[in-house]
Amino acid sequence: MRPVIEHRSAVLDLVTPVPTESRHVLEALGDVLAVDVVATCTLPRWDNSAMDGYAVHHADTAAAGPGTPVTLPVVADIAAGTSHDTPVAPGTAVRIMTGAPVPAGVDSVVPVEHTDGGTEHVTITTAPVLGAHIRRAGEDVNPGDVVLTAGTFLGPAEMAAAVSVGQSVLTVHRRPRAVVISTGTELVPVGAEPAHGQIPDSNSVLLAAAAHRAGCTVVRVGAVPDDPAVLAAVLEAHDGDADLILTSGGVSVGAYDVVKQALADSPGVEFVRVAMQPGKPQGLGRLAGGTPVLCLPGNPVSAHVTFEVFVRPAIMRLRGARDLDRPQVTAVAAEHWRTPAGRTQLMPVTLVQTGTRLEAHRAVAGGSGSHLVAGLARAEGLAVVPATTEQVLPGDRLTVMRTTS
Ligand SMILES: Nc1nc2c(c(=O)[nH]1)N[C@H]1C(S)=C(S)[C@@H](COP(=O)(O)OP(=O)(O)OC[C@H]3O[C@@H](n4cnc5c(N)ncnc54)[C@H](O)[C@@H]3O)O[C@H]1N2
Ligand code: MOO
Repeated sequence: MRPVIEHRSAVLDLVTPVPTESRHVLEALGDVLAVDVVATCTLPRWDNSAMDGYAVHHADTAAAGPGTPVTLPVVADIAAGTSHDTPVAPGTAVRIMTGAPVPAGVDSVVPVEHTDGGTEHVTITTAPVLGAHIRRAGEDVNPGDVVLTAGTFLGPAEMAAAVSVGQSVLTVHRRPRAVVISTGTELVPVGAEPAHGQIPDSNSVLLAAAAHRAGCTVVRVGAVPDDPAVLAAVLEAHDGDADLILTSGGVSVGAYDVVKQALADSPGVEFVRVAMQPGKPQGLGRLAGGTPVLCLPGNPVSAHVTFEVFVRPAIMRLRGARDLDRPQVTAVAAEHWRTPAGRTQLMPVTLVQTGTRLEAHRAVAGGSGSHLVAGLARAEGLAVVPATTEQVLPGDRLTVMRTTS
């Protein structure tokens, strides 16, 4: 059996980042930046006041105190959005608002609370420290500084940073196109009443939603029956068009394992057994037209787990993201369970914070079965138990991949 890490590399080797395009920053939330954002200006753009108050020459006010007030004439009033372009002479002050440019000459700002708030003359009762309350040009960014690096997800703060340095059109990777196909003659479409022996096709819903959440544009084909010719035709229809095709089911050793049968003559596709539980049977490769295909097992927990461990990182690579992996936390096992020898176990868990202790509980009490689809909905993460471990004991430290966003 192939180790998880080795299979992950083989999956990642199938994909490269999708092409880039220009996107207005207002449309770019959640996109991945493809080119660094480099500043051509300073931030702050100019020295500006951090307080509503009075800009002064420090030397004029150094002696100010409650018993020794200093009064200066106010020669200008600078609101944010305006500027005062002539140097301020010694022995005078300007009223200034937060964010307004500090004019030449003055070197300190006295907050209005330390004055009488006058508009013709101002009386200052507390001496400022030299340079007080001035936000200096370039304190944040200088021309040539890399503000955002390629591979970064554009969230609210990243969008604000780009706008602040004057970049309103960004180069991002377009969204990858994923096609999701589930297989199995037992499957009925969403909303249809299953007869005995039939079940709703939950995997195409799960995988389409997961791919969408990971940033793909998704075509959910739905369920294809266990007929290799039908499946081969569906695969061919999307080959060359999609960036990634996902199938579920039909990859183990059953008599009707349709994915294996449909791809049996595809030289670019192989079926392997990965040393993990759940998720052992996996298919991967390229279709004749070059489209990467990942064939996941049909058990719903297996489909979920292997989406998280293999497919999501591949989607992140397609998207050009720098970080391919989910955040991981360390949690303490709250209970005992057995794990299969020689296979990495990925146990769906809920996480409970008790004081400083983060506890991992199995999402389904007593269960690690790959059919426990409803229990999966409770899971907040997957505890990764190494292949060398045979049982988890209460109090054991576990690495947990968080899967809830
Ligand atoms: N003799 C063996 N049998 C099985 C082995 C094995 O090594 N030897 N491996 C088991 C493991 S592990 C897994 S995982 C499954 C994988 O099987 P397939 O990928 O071929 O999946 P199916 O047989 O098509 O389905 C398995 C299971 O999942 C249900 N299913 C399938 N598709 C969906 C869907 N779209 N929505 C909801 N549920 C779905 C299906 O009804 C089955 O119950 O094989 C084991 N067997
Ligand atoms: O590997 Mo299967 O995915 O254990 O249920």
